[in-house]
Amino acid sequence: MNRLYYQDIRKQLEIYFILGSQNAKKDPLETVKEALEGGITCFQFREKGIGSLQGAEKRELATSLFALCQQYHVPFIINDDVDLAIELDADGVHVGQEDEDIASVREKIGPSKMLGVSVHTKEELRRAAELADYVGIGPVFGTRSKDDAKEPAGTWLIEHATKMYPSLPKVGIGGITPENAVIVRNAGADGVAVISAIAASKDIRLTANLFK
Ligand SMILES: Cc1ncc(COP(=O)(O)OP(=O)(O)O)c(N)n1
Ligand SMILES: Cc1ncsc1CCOP(=O)(O)O
Ligand SMILES: [Mg+2]
Repeated sequence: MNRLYYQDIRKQLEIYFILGSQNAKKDPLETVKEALEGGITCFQFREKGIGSLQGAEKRELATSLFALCQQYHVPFIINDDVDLAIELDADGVHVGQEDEDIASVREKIGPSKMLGVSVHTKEELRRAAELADYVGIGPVFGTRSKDDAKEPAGTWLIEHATKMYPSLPKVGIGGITPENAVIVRNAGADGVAVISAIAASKDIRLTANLFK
């Protein structure tokens, strides 16, 4: 994607909500609708892990969530599943280091779709900076939302990325709440990526809004 758009991407990353049906405490569509009303600026469909939907059920939920995000003009990103992102013409894909190679993903989705990449080391960051539209850095704090999450790493790589790749959009992820989000933003992150603090909240609208 053309780097001229990076200013827009930065704004879109401010409150980046991630959800799959396995994380939702109630109807995922209602959960995401309330989060959109609360002001989330980006959404990632991450249908993954125990209890997650597969096949046609997964596609149907993705289709409904995409339509909902479009109503609020919020980008709809699909986690891991590049083929589904292409099939639905989603706004982008997020992949990690254990997923499909980023050069191959970029080739498949083309230059105009958003490509997000998870990074944990300086070398992963260096490579992602060549091809990604944004990077996800974490876990910053401890998380219970990802079975194979690495140890909490704090903000050192966000600070390094801010210094070495100032134009590369970046979000922190992992254990982020409205209370600690300021630590992540102060390290230089353009936004925060959040699952449980929003998904498990009793007042999703309010909690999403508190990240502002
Ligand atoms: C915004 C954002 N950052 C990081 C991740 C983690 O991606 P990955 O390491 O591929 O792990 P899974 O989410 O696929 O389990 C993310 N999804 N989003
Ligand atoms: C997908 C992912 N990648 C690194 S931590 C994480 C989970 C973040 O979820 P939570 O906001 O509930 O800690
Ligand atoms: Mg992944």
